[in-house]
Amino acid sequence: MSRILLVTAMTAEADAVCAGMMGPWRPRPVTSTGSAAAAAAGTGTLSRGSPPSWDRQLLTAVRIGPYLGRRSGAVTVLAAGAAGPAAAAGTATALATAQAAGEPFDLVVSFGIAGGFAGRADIGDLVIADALIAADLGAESGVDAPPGEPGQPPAPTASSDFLTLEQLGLGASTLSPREETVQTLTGILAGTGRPVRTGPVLTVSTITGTERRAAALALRFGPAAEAMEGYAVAVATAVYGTPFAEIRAISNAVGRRDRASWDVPGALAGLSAAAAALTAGIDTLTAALRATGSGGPARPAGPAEARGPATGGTS
Ligand SMILES: O=C(O)c1cccc(C(=O)CC[C@H]2O[C@@H](n3cnc4c(=O)[nH]cnc43)[C@H](O)[C@@H]2O)c1
Repeated sequence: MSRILLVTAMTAEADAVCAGMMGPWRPRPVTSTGSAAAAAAGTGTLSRGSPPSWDRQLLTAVRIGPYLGRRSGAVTVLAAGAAGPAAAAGTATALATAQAAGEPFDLVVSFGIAGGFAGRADIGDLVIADALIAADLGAESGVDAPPGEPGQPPAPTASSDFLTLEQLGLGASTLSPREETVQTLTGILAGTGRPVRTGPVLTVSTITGTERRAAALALRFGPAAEAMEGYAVAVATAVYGTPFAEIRAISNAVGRRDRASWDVPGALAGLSAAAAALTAGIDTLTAALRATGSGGPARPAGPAEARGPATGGTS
């Protein structure tokens, strides 16, 4: 059996994912005679005391080192904490624990809510990353205004003011999941009935809060969404040569902080829907992972500027 690790940041995200994995579960209907036929037909009285083992959709609490995860069949859900450092620590711990137990993961998915870039992903959409980009790991290279002359900052351009990890010789700032994995997940998430977008997802340490910064990021990376964990999850996962992916449900637009327009509950419902689709499509996903095999290093992409604009189509 292939094993899948879903890494969320916040407990609310993990709860939403688990709710989706549980699906339309109800306590087992039983009759006084315990007739399986009656149970299958959904008739009879509801029993509160059904043993957990009867239905593989039930979740089991699992220890992942110092973390508590939840598992249903092939899928384990971890809430590792918000932002890159916590995500990397949690993912690395989960992978090491699973490896030591002789049950390594075959796919790790960074799973959570995110901001969507205008024209690329709207609130309520699901986004599958075709590139996981560390958008603010690098060096500033801008020129300060002369002392005493504050002036207007220049308009953002795609290449000014920032040097990437590649440009600094410090490594890859873009990690790309396998195309087959992205394709398979796109097909599976189509079952949610929600718009499913594909494109680069930025990982940032500081949530974007101005239209100016959003425009600069859009110019530089052509992103579909922004969150805080994906690249960190991929870095931890790549150490093990395990395939990775990132799935996001859009809760807000990237740009000016307009709390009134956020829809966190709607995005959490999107995570539930995505988790339900993943559970329903687990055999398809497992078969795809088997066909491509796990192992092998992550695929660092070239500089984002060299990449064409990412696709934004609905599947
Ligand atoms: O206070 C704010 O301006 C703000 C804006 C968006 C999200 C938050 C959060 O506290 C949640 C952070 C959490 O959710 C992911 N997330 C959701 N939207 C974004 C975003 O626009 N930019 C970056 N990350 C976002 C993120 O992965 C965190 O796990 C607060």
